[in-house]
Amino acid sequence: MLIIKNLTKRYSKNIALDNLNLNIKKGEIFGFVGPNGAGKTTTMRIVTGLLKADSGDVYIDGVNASSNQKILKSKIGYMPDFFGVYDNLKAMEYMEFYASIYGIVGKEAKKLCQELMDLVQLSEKADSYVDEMSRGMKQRLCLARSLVHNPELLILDEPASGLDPRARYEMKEILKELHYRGMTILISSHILPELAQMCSHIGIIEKGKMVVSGTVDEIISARGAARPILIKCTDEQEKAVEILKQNRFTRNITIRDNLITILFGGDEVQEAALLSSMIQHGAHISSFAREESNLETLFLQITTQEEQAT
Ligand SMILES: Nc1ncnc2c1ncn2[C@@H]1O[C@H](COP(=O)(O)OP(=O)(O)OP(=O)(O)O)[C@@H](O)[C@H]1O
Repeated sequence: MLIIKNLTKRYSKNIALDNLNLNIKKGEIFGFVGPNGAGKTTTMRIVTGLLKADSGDVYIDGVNASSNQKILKSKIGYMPDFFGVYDNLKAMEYMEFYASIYGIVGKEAKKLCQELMDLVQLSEKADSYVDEMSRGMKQRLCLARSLVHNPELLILDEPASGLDPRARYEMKEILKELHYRGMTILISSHILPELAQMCSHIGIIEKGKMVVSGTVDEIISARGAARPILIKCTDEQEKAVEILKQNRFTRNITIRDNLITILFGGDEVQEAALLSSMIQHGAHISSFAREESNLETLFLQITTQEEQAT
């Protein structure tokens, strides 16, 4: 559905996108995650045709988007991170105004806007002025607005930012419903666990490059080897540390109180051998286990590793 090939964009000397590649298949809900300034908004603005790339290509359903802006606009719905709402309009007037931009007017517009307001659970607010609505309601109205032309691909830039937990939950439920109806969705956030709950696929972007992408399980297993081992000793901690220092698979030994954390490059057999040699050496070990996969730490690990590598 959406293929991005070697996309590069500079703002004077600052490189915002550095040969970025991305592939989203029809029906996927793709979470685009990265720290502030990673290049998410720049990517989305290029895909929607609002910004021009320096080089690289964007294909929507196999059609090169830069040579066919009209098809691009009909297939994509975009909800930007800053929403321009018209405060002196009522919610339904606002929706009908957007429908009219796409040539949908009269009864047809009323019916469509009513359906979309139902979808985003704002029917009761149809006659409310936009400036009287909460931030969460305005976000949902913006989402409804981006759906008026029945796009195939929905692009959402940080749709949950600034929302309280309840409003975030409501937004998530609406997106799940759209996904269930078959819509392809690209959604950005700088919070990985939030996206992981609802996305079929995740791509992590750092400094304009795609660092890793795939299903959440694929990302976790690809990076699983980086999960540290946590070792607790009741006493004789130095004896454990002596052995750890000699072990060729052990890196980055850190000690805090009675907890030793190591990165271990060996397999399970080598892991078991390490444990038994520490015990034989007289270390009193009460626990020895790989840290549970935690998406937040994984995200920090992936982005920090890239930082260290550059
Ligand atoms: N109009 C602009 N002029 C100059 N530099 C810009 C402009 N827009 C973005 N940048 C820079 O390009 C880089 C990527 O920015 P972008 O807004 O795409 O990141 P982002 O991942 O969306 O960040 P955030 O999560 O903070 O919204 C950043 O270094 C940013 O400072």
